[in-house]
Amino acid sequence: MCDSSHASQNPGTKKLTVTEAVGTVLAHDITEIRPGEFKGRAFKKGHIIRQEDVCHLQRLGKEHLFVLNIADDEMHEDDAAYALANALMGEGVKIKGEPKEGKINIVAKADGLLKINRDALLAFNMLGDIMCATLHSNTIVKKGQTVAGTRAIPLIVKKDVVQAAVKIGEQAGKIIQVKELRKPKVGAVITGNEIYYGRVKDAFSAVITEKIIAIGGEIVGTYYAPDDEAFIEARLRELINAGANLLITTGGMSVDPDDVTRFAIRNIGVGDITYGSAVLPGAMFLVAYLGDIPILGIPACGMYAKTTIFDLILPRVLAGERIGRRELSEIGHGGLCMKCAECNYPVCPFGK
Ligand SMILES: Nc1nc2c(c(=O)[nH]1)N[C@H]1C(S)=C(S)[C@@H](COP(=O)(O)OP(=O)(O)OC[C@H]3O[C@@H](n4cnc5c(N)ncnc54)[C@H](O)[C@@H]3O)O[C@H]1N2
Ligand code: MOO
Repeated sequence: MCDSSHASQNPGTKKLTVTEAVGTVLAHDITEIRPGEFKGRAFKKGHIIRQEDVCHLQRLGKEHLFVLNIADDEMHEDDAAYALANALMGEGVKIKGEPKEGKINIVAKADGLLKINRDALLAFNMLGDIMCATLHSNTIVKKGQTVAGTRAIPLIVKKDVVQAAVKIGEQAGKIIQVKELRKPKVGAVITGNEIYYGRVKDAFSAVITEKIIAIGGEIVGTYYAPDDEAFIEARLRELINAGANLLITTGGMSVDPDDVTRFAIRNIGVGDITYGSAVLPGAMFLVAYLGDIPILGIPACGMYAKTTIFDLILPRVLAGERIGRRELSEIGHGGLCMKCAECNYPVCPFGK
């Protein structure tokens, strides 16, 4: 029998040669990789080693195996994986399957917006001996999509590390959530003298309609307006009366004397109004709230650029987040679009 001096590297286990291990219980999953063909679990934790397994194990490069020897203050990686996942999960996510090779996946229960408490995730990972990797916060995810994976790093982990992770999750009010997006009833006002008087054909309303339909909403009305504060304000009020619970304006957001859209929005009596975002395209974006009704003022970049601040903020608004100066500033880091020839958003760093 081999000695047990490995204990400092893998506490809670005992090392045997593969032939000595016949009849004992395997302490962890064993992975097999055949390039281009297979990557997965060849032997499952808990498997009782048989004589006929010896050659297969040796083909996987195993001369020795660990069998379990867990102390009272320790946990096996699979038990840790469940505890860690439960510490991380808030609303809208669930565990998928059982731990494989010590790792467990967390998936979205339904379509929605992924929210990660990044400070809490950092504190969790700073504990060492455990880890969690997630998709970026504010990514739109589909039902069943994997949003995070978590595991203990060693095969046997100290219970107090796992308990500290559970505490971080509790204090943070959970770390990973998928929020449902409400289906908005949108009222749109397309501004610009050139559009209203027919000098230029409108290209904005089609963009807005497509993006709202794609996210599950509907357009309750679209008005055209010249660059006239009172006219724009009156159309916004009519759209609210028609049942709109999200208002969108387009154009008239920059520095010309005719750019009056934001004054019309101000005049309607909004409580919160934030003009300007740390995103390109989208610096001249505006978010305001009339009670609970969000108003998004989209500058003309929202018409010609495939992906803009509008795409970053719309899902967050629909997830019930209140958007203000902080939210429009935080996205400055990563807020510069790379303008790729083929846009693959959201699979890109924009807004992350
Ligand atoms: N000197 C500066 N110029 C610009 C600034 C600036 O800060 N200083 N900001 C730039 C930014 S950023 C943006 S974005 C654009 C546009 O902002 P606006 O929202 O004010 O856009 P408009 O002036 O209304 O229109 C610009 C352009 O787009 C055409 N347009 C607008 N709406 C429609 C529509 N529905 N269909 C078709 N075409 C539309 C409009 O005719 C103009 O050609 O300003 C930068 N400039
Ligand atoms: O609001 Mo402008 O991009 O910065 O398009």
